[in-house]
Amino acid sequence: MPRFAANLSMLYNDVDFLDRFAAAAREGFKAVEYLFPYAYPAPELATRLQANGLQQVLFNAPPGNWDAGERGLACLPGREAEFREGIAKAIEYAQALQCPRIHVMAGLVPQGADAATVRATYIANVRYAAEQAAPHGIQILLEPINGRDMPGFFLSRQDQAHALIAEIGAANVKVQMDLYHCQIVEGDLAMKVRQYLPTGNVGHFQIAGVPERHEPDVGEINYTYLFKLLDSMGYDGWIGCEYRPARGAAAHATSDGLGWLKPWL
Ligand SMILES: O=C(O)[C@@H](O)C(=O)CO
Ligand SMILES: [Mg+2]
Repeated sequence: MPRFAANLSMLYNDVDFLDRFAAAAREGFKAVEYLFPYAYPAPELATRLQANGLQQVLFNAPPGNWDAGERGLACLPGREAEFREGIAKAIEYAQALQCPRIHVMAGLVPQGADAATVRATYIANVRYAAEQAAPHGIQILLEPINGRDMPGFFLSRQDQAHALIAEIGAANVKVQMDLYHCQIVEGDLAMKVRQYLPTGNVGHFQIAGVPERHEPDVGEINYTYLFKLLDSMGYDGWIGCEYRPARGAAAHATSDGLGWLKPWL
């Protein structure tokens, strides 16, 4: 049976970040994920998790200067020292939050950069992150992201991610298969799940409706079919609910849109 994690970066935006833990738990979630923990001391976040009986299942490594438009450092030649500092910080947080997965965002390909150098930088950086994370039992996740939301993002396709994993050659590197991005870039979702889940290299799923990135029951994807497929294939990992409620940050917008989840809790 798929298990669902509330993405606190997108859900419950009608309350302050630290209050989103309790809001998710009240709704029956047993796990949370979010983009970045770094604005808060790890013990504060750990307290929120514990007080609400929640597991932290995923967060992202520092992405560079997010406000300036950066979306990860892994593929950026010349930024290796900063990348390594970010990995150390992410592992520290992961240990404090007992979080078994860190998403390492690939980054935007620098204009005019040599493609082979960018790829080699990415592989070396992810390999480094994997080596650092492995002794702590932490997985490093790579997420293909669609180019409409993030133009120029280095990693956009599932086959690209799986080929890179084969080349990186570390057992703790997995794909974060976000079905929202996958539908936009390549479609054929059920066949992609059938192809990649049995490889053992999918470490996490995320979902949202397409194209608006609202609730999974809004839009062109039949998630009921896909959840049953995942169930029939024995997937018992986490599925991150990474969508923007259709009613935005209005009071109770997340709760009002959670009807789709009830049969799966
Ligand atoms: O899909 C996404 O946007 C996220 O999972 C992420 O980590 C980067 O924004
Ligand atoms: Mg995602």
